[in-house]
Amino acid sequence: MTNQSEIKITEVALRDGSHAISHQYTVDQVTATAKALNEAHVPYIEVSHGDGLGGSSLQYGLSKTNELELIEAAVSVADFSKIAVLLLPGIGTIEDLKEAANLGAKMARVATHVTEADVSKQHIQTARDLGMETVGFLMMSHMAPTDKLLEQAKLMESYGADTVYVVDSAGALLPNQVKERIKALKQALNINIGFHGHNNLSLAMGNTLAAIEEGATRIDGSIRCLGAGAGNTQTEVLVAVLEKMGIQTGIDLYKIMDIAEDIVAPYLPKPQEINRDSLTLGYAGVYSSFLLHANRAAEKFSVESRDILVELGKREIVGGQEDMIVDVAAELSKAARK
Ligand SMILES: CC[C@H](O)CC(=O)C(=O)O
Ligand SMILES: [Mn+2]
Repeated sequence: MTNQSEIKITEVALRDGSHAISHQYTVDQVTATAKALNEAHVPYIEVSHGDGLGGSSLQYGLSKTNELELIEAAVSVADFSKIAVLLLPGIGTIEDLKEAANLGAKMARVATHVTEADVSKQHIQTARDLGMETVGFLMMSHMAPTDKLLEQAKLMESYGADTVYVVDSAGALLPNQVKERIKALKQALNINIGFHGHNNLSLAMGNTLAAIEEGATRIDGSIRCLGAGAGNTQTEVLVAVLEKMGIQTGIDLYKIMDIAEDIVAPYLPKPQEINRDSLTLGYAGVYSSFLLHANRAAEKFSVESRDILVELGKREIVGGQEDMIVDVAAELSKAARK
């Protein structure tokens, strides 16, 4: 019997992990993973291109398999878990959202840069009209002070979001900064507060626990750390830690441990780790999804990925400006030849 859940986890490997595998998910991988996560009683499983619905493109990376096929496959094996989709207004459209809802997606997570919540209004309202649970996802939360973040979260609440997430896209936040942000949202909003971390500074678990301490009840994790950069808070580890703390997630610990080992690890191109480049993401405050783009640009222009990432951090380049990664690499290469 499943215990009463206190923290509801969204498993993001089938979306955030798409960045780490260059958007090469197959129907077989998604079906096997979603089926097992459903059996382990994971409440929400997010499935989409890494950059959300409509993300498959030269700019963001072409998907091997159309994400609608992946969503359909996940829905077909999930009679417990709800399938969630990510949507970044400007990349994904209302039509993409409708198609996902038609296929059986039950949760829409509408993501904007931390200062641009106003662009989520139409998408959050449409998701509600479609009968979906709605999440406002404030990305790159380290780039705004707490009062700005709160103002933006209030906008999402006013549009009808059921939950607002503090999203540490770069894995750059420190535990005290997470606490301050979650506390402010918890005090001022009447909806669920969530936290999505990245492990670039090895703080995803610490930050997640800090968020929970301040009242966050919706938490993202990626199994085997399969997310952008060094990955997210590792789901199976989080389930174990919360269980030891007496906090219920409703997820079967041994089943999720086995999925990580037997299903997900075999299709990882390489183990997820904090290496020089992923550490630089957190240190310089750069979008985790920029990692492989920077690696490719570094190779093409014979420059160091770290130098590209540090420069992107200085210029405060954000999601949607992926073309700047190549520009920066070219500039660094030119400067080195002078
Ligand atoms: C590019 C979208 C991004 O991967 C969303 C997300 O998970 C984050 O900002 O951390
Ligand atoms: Mn992420």
